[in-house]
Order: sequence, then C-alpha cells, then structure tokens
Amino acid sequence: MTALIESVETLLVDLPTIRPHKLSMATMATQTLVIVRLKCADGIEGIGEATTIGGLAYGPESPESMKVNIDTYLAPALVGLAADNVNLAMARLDKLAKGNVIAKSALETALLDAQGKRLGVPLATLLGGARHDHLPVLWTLASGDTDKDIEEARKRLEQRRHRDFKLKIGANEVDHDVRHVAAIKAALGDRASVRVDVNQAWDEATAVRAIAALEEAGVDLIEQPIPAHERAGLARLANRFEVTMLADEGVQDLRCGLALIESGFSGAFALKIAKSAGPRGALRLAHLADAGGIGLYGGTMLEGSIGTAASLHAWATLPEMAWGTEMFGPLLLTDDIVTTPLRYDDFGVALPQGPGLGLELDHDKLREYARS
Ligand SMILES: O=C(O)C[C@H]1C=CC(=O)O1
Ligand SMILES: [Mn+2]
Repeated sequence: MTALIESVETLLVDLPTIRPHKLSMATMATQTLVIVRLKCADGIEGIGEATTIGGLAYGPESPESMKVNIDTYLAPALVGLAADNVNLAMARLDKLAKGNVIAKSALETALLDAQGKRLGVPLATLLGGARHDHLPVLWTLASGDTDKDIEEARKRLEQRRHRDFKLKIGANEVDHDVRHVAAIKAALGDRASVRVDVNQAWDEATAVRAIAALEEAGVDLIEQPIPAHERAGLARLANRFEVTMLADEGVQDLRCGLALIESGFSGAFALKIAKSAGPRGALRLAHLADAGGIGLYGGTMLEGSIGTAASLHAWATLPEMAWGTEMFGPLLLTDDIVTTPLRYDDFGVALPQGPGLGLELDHDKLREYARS
C-alpha cells in the first residue's frame, strides 16, 4: 500500500565555520542550514537540506525565507500525497511555486531519502546506480591572507586530503588579487591545481586583463569572472583564452545552460543540486552539458553533510567529471548534525553507503545548534 506524506518540519541550524570564509560578496563565520524532516505514514522519515551563502548576498533565497516558504506553501502541498512518487510530488511544487529552487532541492532530497530507506537502497541507486564510490574533492582557500592560505594548502596536501585548490577572489583590487593567486600557485607548483572563483565581481574589460595574468601564473580554471546574465561575454572569454571558464551563477537551470551553449560557450558547468531544484534537475543539466560538449564540475553551496551527501549520490551516477568536485562543505564547519560524518581521505570523499542518503540525524547535535 502506498504510504502518504504526513508532515514536513523545518529547522534553522547555525553551525560556526572553522575560520572566516571570505567571498567576493560576503565573509562567513557561520553557515545556516535549513534542515527538512519529511515524515511518512509508514514511519519512514526522509531528510533534506536547503543551504545558501551569506543570507541574501548570494541569491534570492535566504535561510529564513526558505523556512517560511516551505512551512507556508510547499509543505502543506506535499502532505497527503503519495510519498513514493517523487515525480508527481515535485510537479505539484513546480505548479504551486515559481523559483524557490533551493527549498525545492531540500524537499526532493527528503523524498528521495525516504524512498531509498523504504526500498532499502542508496539514493544513487534510485538515480540509476553509482559508477563511483569515491569522488575527488578540492578545498577552497579563502582566509583572505596569502601566507595563511599557503600554509593551509601545504597542510591539506601533506594530509592527502586535497590537491586541487579554489581561491575566492574579486573582493579586492584586481592587481592585489592577481599577486595573491600567483604567490600561492608559485608556492605550490605542480603539486596542486589552482583555480579561482570571482563570483561575478569583474566587468568584461577587467576580466580580460586579469585572466591574461592568471593564465600566465598557471591557474587552471576561472569560475564566473563576470555577472551571471552576461552569457555572450562569458562565451567571448572562453574563446579568447586557453584557460577554461567555469559557469556557476550563470548556469542556474536548463534554459541558462542551453542559452550558454547556443551563444558558443565552451568550458565547464558547475552543477549544484541547489540551483537545479534537486539532484534530478542537476543530472538533467549534466546531460545537456554532455550534449553541448561542456565539461562538468560538482559544485557546492557550502552545504553540511546532508546536502553534500545528496549531491554526491547524484555525481556518483555520472561518468568521471572533467573538473572533479568541491564537496568539502562539512569540513568547513566546526561540528556536524549527523551521527556518522562523511569520510574524507585520499584527496576525496567516500560515497556514503546504506539506504537513502546513508546518514542519520544526531538529535542531540540538532537540538544544540537549532535556532529557537
Ligand atoms: O562556488 C561558489 O560560488 C560558492 C562556494 C563554493 C565553494 C566556496 O568556497 O564557495
Ligand atoms: Mn562559484
């Protein structure tokens, strides 16, 4: 007999970061996770996570708005629906609410987690099956201090935890940023791949000047150098330089992806379950990228373990991604709200095994960090 969805609970969970995380649009000292608990009539609970960066600095959904929108609109529309039909449940949400992609991603994750637990199979199996059980993971250097970043990178290399590093730039004057990146690349040499994420901070003329210098310094990947809506500009930069351009904020959904491909963009797409309203949408974008000759990268919104595991289950179903993943979110946080944290080793992370996400909530930790 089909189990119905009985209730959906949301919690705001504030977890401190291990150090300030400086991006072009915000400096983070805490990450706020919106945790979703979806309970079904057969006693099964699915969990999901909706997480963004810097309140409203990164995009139109904030943790607080996601909680209100789920509680007021999305959760009531799910209650009473068949818990085992993710297609119908998500179609209902899409009809009811425009946008709200991060909130929808948390709900889709919770539905998939519940269904995996119900059938006794990992979430990746519901998505067609895992091709990998270990995925490469880079680390973001974003302390804001060149020497500290070099020290951090050397430590991660020695620990065999990461060998690819992404530097967050764009908050400072361009020449300062270029010197910062070049010094880090010079200190690490061929032992590491160094990439940058500008988070839309430059105009095209500035990007041309800066990318030429970054290419010279040995940077491997330039992420979202100019504003998201400037698709033709990103295509021009991709064609002008040898170093690969990575579209992140500029590729939100399938239509953006198609528009970028049609404008002649060659490079890579950052997939994020949060941008695509869930793991299934992120995989649809991956398939579009494949058709357009675009490379793939497994992106994060700096989620905790739940959002990170949901992403890993999706990325594990794809052929090897050209640019690996950045699924390090849990490592940036001082604590966790699941009983068995993800296992990071050998320059990557293990895909959690077990039904659904393969994670259990730690109820004491949840109480400790949940906003009252
Ligand atoms: O890529 C982004 O824009 C957001 C995020 C991912 C890694 C990180 O440090 O920030
Ligand atoms: Mn980015």
